[in-house]
Amino acid sequence: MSAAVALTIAGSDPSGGAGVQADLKTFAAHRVYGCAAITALTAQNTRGVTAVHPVPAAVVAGQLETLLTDVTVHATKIGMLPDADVVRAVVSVLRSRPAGPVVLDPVMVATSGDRLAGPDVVTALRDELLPLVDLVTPNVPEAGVLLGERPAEDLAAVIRQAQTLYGRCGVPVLLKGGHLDADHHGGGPGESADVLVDTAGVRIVARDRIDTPATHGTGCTLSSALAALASRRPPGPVPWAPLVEEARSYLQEALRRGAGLGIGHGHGPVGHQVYVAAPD
Ligand SMILES: Nc1ncnc2c1ncn2[C@@H]1O[C@H](COP(=O)(O)OP(=O)(O)OP(=O)(O)O)[C@@H](O)[C@H]1O
Ligand SMILES: Cc1ncc(COP(=O)(O)O)c(N)n1
Repeated sequence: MSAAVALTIAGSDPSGGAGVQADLKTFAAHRVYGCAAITALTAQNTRGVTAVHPVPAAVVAGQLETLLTDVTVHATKIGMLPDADVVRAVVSVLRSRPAGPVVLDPVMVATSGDRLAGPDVVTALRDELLPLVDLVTPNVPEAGVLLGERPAEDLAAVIRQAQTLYGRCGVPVLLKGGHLDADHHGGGPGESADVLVDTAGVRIVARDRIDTPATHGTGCTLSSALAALASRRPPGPVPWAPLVEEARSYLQEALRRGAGLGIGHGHGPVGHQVYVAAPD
């Protein structure tokens, strides 16, 4: 039997906390073989992003075509897509080549507040890419942008927006609540609550909020953990709820570990090297 293979289609973060670097470390921690197609080079550290250089769309398509004509990929995570041409290149490859269940993290703005995608990305991502994926994982501001609404301010609004987005696109939605104010997010005292909406209904997945500035790349890490776990499953529809529980438990340990790593002087990375049990 061959190894489980997960693919990330994402940007490079030289500081290693987010993007392709975080995704490959997360795949390895889940004992999954990782492949990567790069969509953008960024210059960034734990304090911010100083430059974004999109990879030409034809080069993104070329990376994916060459990979997928040879390697069988069991699940895919999509992260930073810097412009609409790159979104369309990914759409065109996904329409013609199987890449397993696809988790889309609609990255728009870094933790530091710097923009990672142009305004043209939103329409292409929402109208062309979203219908092709198996799970979308916006944070609170990204869900607001995708819906054309103000960002949610409490858990009730997060639930409503997750249901609205699911109703509009028909794709399972995991709306991440990490940006909600810990004091009045409504998920329980001191919790960080995410909301999953799919055919099974609404499920709140909460964990204790860890008091740490080291949160750079939490969204990347969660979505790549989900792709890694999906790649280890038999073919067929993915029941997302147990995978979200498992991915959040992994992220929780990575957040705990990151708090002590002391990397950089801004929002440090999580500690990805928390090895999960090998599959049976
Ligand atoms: N301090 C924390 N303690 C525990 N979990 C957290 C904390 N901060 C964020 N999370 C969790 O991390 C995941 C990512 O959440 P968030 O809403 O911050 O997404 P994001 O903005 O895409 O992440 P990023 O920081 O990479 O931009 C979610 O599961 C969220 O609940
Ligand atoms: C290449 C790349 N992809 C994604 C993010 C988002 O991660 P964060 O919001 O934690 O900075 C990032 N900073 N860089």
